[in-house]
Amino acid sequence: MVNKTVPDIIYTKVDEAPELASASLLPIIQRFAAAADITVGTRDISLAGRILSTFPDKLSADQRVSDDLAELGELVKTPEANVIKLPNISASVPQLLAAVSELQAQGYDIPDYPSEPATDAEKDVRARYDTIKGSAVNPVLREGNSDRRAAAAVKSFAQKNPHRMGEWSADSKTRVAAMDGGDFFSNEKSATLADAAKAKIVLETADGETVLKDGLSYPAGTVVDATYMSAAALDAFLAEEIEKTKAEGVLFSMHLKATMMKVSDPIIFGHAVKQFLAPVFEKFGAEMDALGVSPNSGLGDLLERVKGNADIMAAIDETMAARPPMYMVDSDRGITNLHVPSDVIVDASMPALIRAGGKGWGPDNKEHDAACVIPDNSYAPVYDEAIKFFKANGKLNPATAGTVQNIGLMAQKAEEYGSHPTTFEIPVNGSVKMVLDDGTVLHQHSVEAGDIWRSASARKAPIEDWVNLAIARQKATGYRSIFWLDAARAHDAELIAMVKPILEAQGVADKFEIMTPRDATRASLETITKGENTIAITGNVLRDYLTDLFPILELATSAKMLSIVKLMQGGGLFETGAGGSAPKHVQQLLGQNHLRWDSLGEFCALGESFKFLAETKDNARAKVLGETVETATQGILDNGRSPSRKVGEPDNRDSHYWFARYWAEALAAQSDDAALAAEFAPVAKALAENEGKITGELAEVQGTPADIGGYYHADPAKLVAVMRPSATLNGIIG
Ligand SMILES: NC(=O)C1=CN([C@@H]2O[C@H](COP(=O)(O)OP(=O)(O)OC[C@H]3O[C@@H](n4cnc5c(N)ncnc54)[C@H](OP(=O)(O)O)[C@@H]3O)[C@@H](O)[C@H]2O)C=CC1
Ligand SMILES: O=C(O)CCC(=O)C(=O)O
Ligand SMILES: [Mg+2]
Repeated sequence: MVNKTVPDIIYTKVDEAPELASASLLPIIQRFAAAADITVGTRDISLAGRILSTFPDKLSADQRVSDDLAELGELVKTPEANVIKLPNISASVPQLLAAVSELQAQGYDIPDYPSEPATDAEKDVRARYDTIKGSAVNPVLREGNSDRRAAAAVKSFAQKNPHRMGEWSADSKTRVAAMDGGDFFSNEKSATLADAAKAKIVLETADGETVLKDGLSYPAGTVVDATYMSAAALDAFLAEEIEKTKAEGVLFSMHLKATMMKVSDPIIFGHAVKQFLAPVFEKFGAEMDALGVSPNSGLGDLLERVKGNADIMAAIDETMAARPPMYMVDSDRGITNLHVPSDVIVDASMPALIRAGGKGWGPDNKEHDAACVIPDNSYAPVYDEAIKFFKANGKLNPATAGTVQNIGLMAQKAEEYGSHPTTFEIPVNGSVKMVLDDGTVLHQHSVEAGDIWRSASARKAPIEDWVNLAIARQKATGYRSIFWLDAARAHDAELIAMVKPILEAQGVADKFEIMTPRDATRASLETITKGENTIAITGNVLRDYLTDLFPILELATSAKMLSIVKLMQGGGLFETGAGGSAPKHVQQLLGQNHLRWDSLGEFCALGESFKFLAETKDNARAKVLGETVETATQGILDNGRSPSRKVGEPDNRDSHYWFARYWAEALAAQSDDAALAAEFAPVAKALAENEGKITGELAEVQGTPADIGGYYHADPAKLVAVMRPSATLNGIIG
């Protein structure tokens, strides 16, 4: 493949709603940047792009695509990196299957996904697909720690225009259920390696030793954990919670992260499907097996496979009728919580439920209290405490609430989010050992068949960088700064032992508190309720969870977050927002040609990316572009130009028109660069003079279905036609 020259700024090509938005926004960005001789190019990290780049041997020369993720993975390890990263799909198996069949229908001769690979060839195909599955992009690009917060303008807009919040009542029956033993939290062991080491993971059984993983290698100072979730304890817990929920008369809901935790959480999800339908599995287990049912793929896939068998269908109906009502993903279409493993993702689902006053949607299309099952107890206390806080104190008031910012340990696949290659569903009873090359047994657990064992690690350099980033942000803001670490948890105790000496050496220990996640949740909610601000300094999972939880309460959405990853080798990665790819938004576009995706996250990231370019490359024109992007973003907020959720009202495309107009006006008005001012004065004028015509052309297309020629792999020409429907605007942008 030709080696493309690296543009000044890379804008990632992704999937679903953000990719639809890019079709409209990116041409504007490229046009404005070109005026300052700055190149903005794309690299494809979409699910479809990643599938195609994985099977070059199956494609014709003109179908082949380059492996852009691999290229970006190298780039982020250099000081040259300046990447704007939009959210991409972290595919569950059902999503992967759908993308594969769409590509096959488009004429790409890629292989089927082998669900039960038998031959060597099938195993090879499966191994290749497994690299694409789940969260396969973020861990590759995130070679730095995370700094996520609402920009000052965004926070002040939310305070001036508070969104609706559901009411909390003191007698709400909504609660969080987590295991009180046998889970990852309670079985965790952790150690910090004094010296660099190689390691292997073995399973010892009565029949001998099986190597689960070899060739692991850790630098000195790495914190290495091992833990497991007992399948028997999980099943007992789930069975009990299903009964308890039934007795309480609330919705049964299950909140996991089957995307990011792509090995462990689909298995846990499968246990829930099996427990919920336990009588059906007891009676028809063999038949369902023969029909290819895999509980890990969810109820949706299961129903599809058994729908021809009336006996099984009757047993399912009978069981479901005896179960508690389920929390619904889409009650109109009958999609339950257990249909697809990736439909309910804890970081977004729990905050949405909490924002709604502890309510979820039931099968009757009405809101109800819910039992929120989050099996592992490592982070469930955050939601439990938040719910208790709101029951006692009532809903948060976004008009007066302060903010919770986040500094997250993320670099180099830190902690649980890097544990997929070292996570195993144990096949037979035995003992799992993590053995170092000098023979030391670092960790050991007795396990039973079905238990989920995993090892996670965090390296020293990222940990130090994270603490230093926290020190810098505390210094810059003066905010109450809390490390969310639990001294009683094995992993956190190791981190605390590294954090404290750094704080002491820098003479700032008195500026920081260290609290358990539960206590920190309460302290943070108390702080923001008073209108004050705080910084949550957390590990990787809480980084993810909290940067949805607090933004959704404070700003209504995490899409508006500023998300900066200061890469450890000096580059910059600017993530847009903190939320996902909003599949519901695509459905609305396809049905009504209205895109409610808010690109505020992209605007914020773009401003930061230009400013970073200005600093690292001493590029004065990039500075002008960065500052004027900020003015334009402010203009969007001040004048209420964000997209509406309803068809017939201004949408994402209208907001891009306004962004271009405010940006051009700001460029025309500034005096740092006369050439840019002269170039954009007529653009600003044309955009203003044609306002009615452009907004009319944009409005005209709404209300009827839109065809983009594919869900995962749209037809570029059709996509452009849908997302750039104003000939007048296109003419001015050029
Ligand atoms: N960094 C990344 O790459 C991330 C990727 N993901 C991936 O995204 C997919 C969907 O995840 P999911 O958990 O449903 O989360 P989403 O954030 O996509 O959706 C949750 C809800 O948030 C609202 N929302 C999110 N972004 C915007 C936006 N820009 N403008 C307006 N509203 C917004 C929407 O609410 P409403 O419908 O009410 O308008 C949406 O339905 C998954 O494949 C997941 O793996 C998830 C998180 C981060
Ligand atoms: O990579 C993923 O799967 C999701 C990432 C995410 O949710 C986040 O970073 O906030
Ligand atoms: Mg998240």
